[in-house]
Amino acid sequence: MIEAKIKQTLRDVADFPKPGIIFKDITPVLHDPILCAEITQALALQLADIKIDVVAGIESRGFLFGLALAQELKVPFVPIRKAGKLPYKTIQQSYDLEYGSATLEVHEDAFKPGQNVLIHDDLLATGGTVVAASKLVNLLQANVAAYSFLISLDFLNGRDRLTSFSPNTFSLAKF
Ligand SMILES: O=P(O)(O)OC[C@H]1O[C@H](OP(=O)(O)OP(=O)(O)O)[C@H](O)[C@@H]1O
Ligand SMILES: Nc1ncnc2[nH]cnc12
Repeated sequence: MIEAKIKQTLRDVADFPKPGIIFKDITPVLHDPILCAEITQALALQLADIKIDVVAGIESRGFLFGLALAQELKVPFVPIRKAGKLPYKTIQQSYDLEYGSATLEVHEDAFKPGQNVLIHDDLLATGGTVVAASKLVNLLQANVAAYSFLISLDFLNGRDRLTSFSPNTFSLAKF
């Protein structure tokens, strides 16, 4: 089962990047090409009944499986990046996450009005990051069709913050 495989392969690192945080390190997962292929297929399978026009992945770990998922679904990929990285005209949104704060940006022509956007990231913690990404999607008059994650830290209740944007939140490994 994919959930057990991901949980067995992940590495917990205590007190990174701040004391008290148990960091879920996905680099051992990336080291296993068969598991990576299984993850990409499992992410796509969860979304089989949902209309998706574009996958948006969040810098940086959301890029790793985000592009693979877009390829699997045969739809375009849009990078949502940390401030100051995108070269063309952008819109911005600031947010707090489990261990800090940051600003996300997307190109102002990244989504067309009415498009159905799947937001992908490696991990859902407090939900601050994907709420900011969702606001960017809505600012460009597109819809959040669903969220997909490899991992969710459900004890932090990030899912509750997402229901006002989309009822569809999927994760492969729940803690
Ligand atoms: O649900 P939240 O509390 O918002 O936290 C989740 C976010 O935190 C991590 O990203 P980070 O900002 O550490 O960036 P990285 O992907 O570049 O490592 C992770 O990849 C998610 O994007
Ligand atoms: N505990 C955690 N491990 C890895 N990435 C994270 N992003 C936010 N919280 C995290």
